[in-house]
Amino acid sequence: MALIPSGLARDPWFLLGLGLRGLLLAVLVPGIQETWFVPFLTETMGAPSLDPWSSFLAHGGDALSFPYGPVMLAAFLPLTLIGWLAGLPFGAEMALAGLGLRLTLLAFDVAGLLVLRRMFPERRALLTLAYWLSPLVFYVTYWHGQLDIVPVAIMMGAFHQIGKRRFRQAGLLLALACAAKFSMLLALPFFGIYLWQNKRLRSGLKPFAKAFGGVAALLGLLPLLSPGYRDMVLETPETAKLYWLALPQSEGLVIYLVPLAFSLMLYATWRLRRTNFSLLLSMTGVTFLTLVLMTPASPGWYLWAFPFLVVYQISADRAGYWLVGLFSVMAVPLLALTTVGSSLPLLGIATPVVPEILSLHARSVWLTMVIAVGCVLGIRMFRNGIQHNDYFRLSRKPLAIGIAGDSGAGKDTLAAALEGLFGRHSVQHILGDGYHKWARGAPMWRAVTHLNPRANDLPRLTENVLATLDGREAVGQIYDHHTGRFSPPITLSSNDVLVVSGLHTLLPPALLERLNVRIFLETDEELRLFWKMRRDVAKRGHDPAAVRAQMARRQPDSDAYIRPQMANADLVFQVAAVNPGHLAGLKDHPVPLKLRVLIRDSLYPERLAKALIAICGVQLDMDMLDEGRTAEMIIEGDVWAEDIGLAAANLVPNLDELLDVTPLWHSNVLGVMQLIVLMQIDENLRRRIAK
Ligand SMILES: Nc1ncnc2c1ncn2[C@@H]1O[C@H](COP(=O)(O)OP(=O)(O)OP(=O)(O)O)[C@@H](O)[C@H]1O
Ligand SMILES: O=C(CO)[C@H](O)[C@H](O)COP(=O)(O)O
Repeated sequence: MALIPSGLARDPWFLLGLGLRGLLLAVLVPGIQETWFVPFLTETMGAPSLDPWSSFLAHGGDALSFPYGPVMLAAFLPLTLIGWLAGLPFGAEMALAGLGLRLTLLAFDVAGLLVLRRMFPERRALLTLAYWLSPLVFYVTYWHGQLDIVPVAIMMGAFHQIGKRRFRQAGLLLALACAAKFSMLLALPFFGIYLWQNKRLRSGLKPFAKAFGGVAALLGLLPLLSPGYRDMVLETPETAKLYWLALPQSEGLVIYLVPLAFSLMLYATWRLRRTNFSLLLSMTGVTFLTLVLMTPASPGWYLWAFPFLVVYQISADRAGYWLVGLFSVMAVPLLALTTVGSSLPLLGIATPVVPEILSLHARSVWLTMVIAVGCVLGIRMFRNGIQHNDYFRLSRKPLAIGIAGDSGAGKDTLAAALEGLFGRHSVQHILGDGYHKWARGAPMWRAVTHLNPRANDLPRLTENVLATLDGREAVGQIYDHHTGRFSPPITLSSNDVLVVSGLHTLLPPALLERLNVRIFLETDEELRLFWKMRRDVAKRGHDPAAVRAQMARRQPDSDAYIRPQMANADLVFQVAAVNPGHLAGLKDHPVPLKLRVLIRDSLYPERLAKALIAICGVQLDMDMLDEGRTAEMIIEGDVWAEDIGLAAANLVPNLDELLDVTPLWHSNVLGVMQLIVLMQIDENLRRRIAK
């Protein structure tokens, strides 16, 4: 019991499943183990050889006895050998070797449960019911006696490791699973796509491939030198089942439907552009399930899909939960009507022949029903995987963030900070200044200011934003603040995240409607003047007096056109200097800031406030305004960028998958703003799922 966590060892459902298993493995002797697996293993122990497959065949063994590679041999030998040796003095070596084999199955069965529990720690109770008490495992492993639980448990170990970003271990375990049973190779391309598509994980591809390649070459390819291995493992009649379902074509040619379905599954996964861990599990699971549904699958094949069905079962809604249960309950009688079971030597009962209780027609109807339930399950798993794939939602439908505010309020600074979060390659930034109607010095600027919507081509800005959101390219231009001229036309492409920053971003209704996150920056006037002066004089070469005069001249338009946009925002950031009186003395030094935030119609403010206080150590006052619709937070205090990152990881559990680069967190107020925008995005994505 030392290997079993104490919580599990006290779980009555686990103990029930364990007791049942113990009973079954003590009293049942599955026919296929007695005919095939045990003779092969005992022959190997009796006449050890470096090439047990050829040696077994040379001694007249049945080629169907052990269609498995060296990993399976290594897995089963220890306990089988102990049983065999213990039984020798009493002439019970075959019986006890068989018991050793079944104890090995139990060990891997427990390992499968433990891996799943580690992968889904928050669903442990449900897992014990869904996995440990499933009739499918009882039937396939303990009554029919298949060995597939071994490669399946190892493969799940590989999934667990990749989820933990342990690439080498994942490659090693997957290679072991494949060397145990070649069919596990079907999972390999999904691992490859997952690692390739996620830029953040791409560096893991090399260690994964190296570990996989090394172990697979040693344990999967080297044995191919043995003619016996080739006969027993490669030419097993099981492989032919993959080509069993075929559509006749002309001149005797056929289209093999299982390989076709497999290729389409790979293509579908590839087309999603980015796959998160949950989708990786769904797509691999649907592929294994498809194999079961489209072939005259051996009972062991059901086990390949089984852990994925369990993962779906514990994360789906009630209907999904019962559907997996129904599939298992329906599949078992179907298998029992077509495959052999166990003998009960202690009671003198021989292995029963396959019962012919139902007519062929009735069995076909049953099979059809099992396939129907399986198909519904496959579709639901596919849909569920896609719905929970943050990246899918981002890449299919870009996420649009709009930032508005007066000149010098900090719009482009925030936009750049958001680019640092998502990575430049994932962001298309559209700057409102590129839509001014005239270049600097044009006579029209004497009549209107830049803050007047009519001085900006807002319909074109809106069209360009909508085009990129719909996946089309648009032509834009940049306003160069050094020269006061426009750049030559530039291409604006669609991307995962679209950031639109400008004076009027929250003004045109058609644009407003398509923005997922609407931000208004209302920087304190004194601070804005300070920042604007510092930037316009130093970076844009303006005269200080002219900047001051321009701000005064623009004030009425600011009140008329800029500030009212605040009403359209989900997030309002009001930034001010902690000591406004000290601004002049700061020159180029950073300004200590405080932040007032208004968060409208969102569910996360309380969680956020707790994390900001507990993890980031800020001073925070929170209040609810507008009859509880708006959360107001006043935040002060220095914050390390690392702490913002820590709070983000805490607040957004799937952060790793949402951001495919290592995010560049800022310190202090800008970092807090990044975190709040991220929370807003997270909530927006969750709402998208719920729709
Ligand atoms: N959160 C912040 N923390 C520190 N400095 C900031 C912050 N926001 C803005 N600034 C300072 O203010 C200056 C103006 O900011 P920024 O260029 O982002 O404003 P803007 O709203 O995009 O202005 P405009 O509309 O005139 O282009 C920046 O050069 C930067 O020095
Ligand atoms: O309001 C502004 C930006 O939002 C600027 O004042 C406007 O773009 C004109 O820039 P410049 O003074 O460099 O010609």
